[in-house]
Order: sequence, then C-alpha cells, then structure tokens
Amino acid sequence: MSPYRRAISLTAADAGCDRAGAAIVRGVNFSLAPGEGMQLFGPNGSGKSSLLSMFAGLIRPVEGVLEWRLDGAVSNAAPAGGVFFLGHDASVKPALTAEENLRFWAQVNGGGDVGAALKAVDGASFRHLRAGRLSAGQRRRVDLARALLVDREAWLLDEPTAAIDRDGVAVIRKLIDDHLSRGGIAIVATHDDLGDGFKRLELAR
Ligand SMILES: Nc1ncnc2c1ncn2[C@@H]1O[C@H](COP(=O)(O)OP(=O)(O)OP(=O)(O)O)[C@@H](O)[C@H]1O
Repeated sequence: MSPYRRAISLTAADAGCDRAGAAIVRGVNFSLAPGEGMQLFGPNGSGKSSLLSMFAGLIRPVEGVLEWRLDGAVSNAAPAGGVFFLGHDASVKPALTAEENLRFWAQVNGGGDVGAALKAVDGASFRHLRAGRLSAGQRRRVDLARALLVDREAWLLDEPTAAIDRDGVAVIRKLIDDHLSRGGIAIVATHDDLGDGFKRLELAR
C-alpha cells in the first residue's frame, strides 16, 4: 500500500463541546501526527460520538481550539477531502446490493476499486445481497469498505466493530493498522481495546 501523498495532523487544546446547550465534554488535549491513532473510551452518553462529530466539523467546539494540518495548510475546520467519518448509523441504501452501494459511493466521491474494497472487508460472499437484507455486521463492513474507496488521511470511526464478529474485528483492526502505516491518523470510539499502539482518551460520564 502506498503512503498517503499528504501529511496530516490534528491537535486539540482544551477543546470542549455542548449538546443542546448542555456541557458534554471539556478539556480535551491531544495531538496526532501522521501514523498515529487514538482510542476514545467512556461509558454510554459520555460524549464519544459528540467529540467525533466535533472533530468532523459537524458541531462547533464551544471552547478551546482544534488545529488541523494537511500538507502544511492549517485550519480549525476539518479539511475538505481529508476526512472519512463513519457515524453510528449505517448509511447504505437498502434497495441496492452491497456492491452497488460501494459503486455509488465511489462514483460520488471519485474513484476506488470496489472489488478490492469488498475483498478487504471479507465481503465477497454478500456482494450481491441487497443492503436491506445484510446482517448488521455485514452492513458495518460495507460502511467501512467506503473508507477504502477514497484517499482520506484522517479516519473518524464511531464504533466500527459494533455487531462485528471476532474474525471481523481482526479484519477491521488490520484496515486501521494499514491506514496508519500509510501515514494516516485515526480516532476510534470503541469498547474493544485497541492496544498499546493507540493513544487513549478516556471520557467520564
Ligand atoms: N443531537 C443531540 N441533541 C441533544 N443531545 C444530544 C445529541 N446527541 C447526543 N446528545 C447527548 O449528548 C450526550 C453524549 O452523547 P454521545 O452520543 O456523544 O455519547 P457516547 O459516549 O457516544 O455514547 P454511546 O457510548 O452510547 O454511543 C448524551 O447525554 C446525549 O443524550
């Protein structure tokens, strides 16, 4: 796998976010350089999804600063074309097959080898199944395969292994490791322990 062409980093300094006017997370500090990943821990409702949304630029920090650097360009907002955000909810179209969903995504977002992406998530056996009929774990794999169709240096993943079996967790772990070894950065909210190679940010309720 070839390295990403652009160097990316993200720094948070005392960043915090609210939801519906209520303080959710405060005092977030970290920095991620190319090749580094971070795991978000914390009980349900502690703000992991909210933080990922803030990093993706979907909600504003109410205090502190986020600083993205992509190929030397500095910005407080997530760089367009530099971030892949995997939310909680499956984003597939139920009437299209797994493969058609990925082709559609590739068309809209400019490129990618759908066959290779399906293979990488061990999805050959369900490529012709309509997404509405996929199991939750199969759908999650299709969701993740989208990341392989676009060259985004930052991955923000909200519970990528939810509903995924043990073999699937290893598959996804490898995708994330490969992404990091290409020089990408990743922030992953998950209850699975990603191990020592990842920075850790633990949120309290
Ligand atoms: N759109 C929203 N509007 C108002 N409040 C919200 C919204 N989304 C989340 N919240 C609230 O923000 C808090 C943090 O929720 P969030 O989903 O970020 O937590 P989480 O750590 O990701 O939880 P889980 O582990 O259950 O996914 C919760 O109290 C939740 O009710």
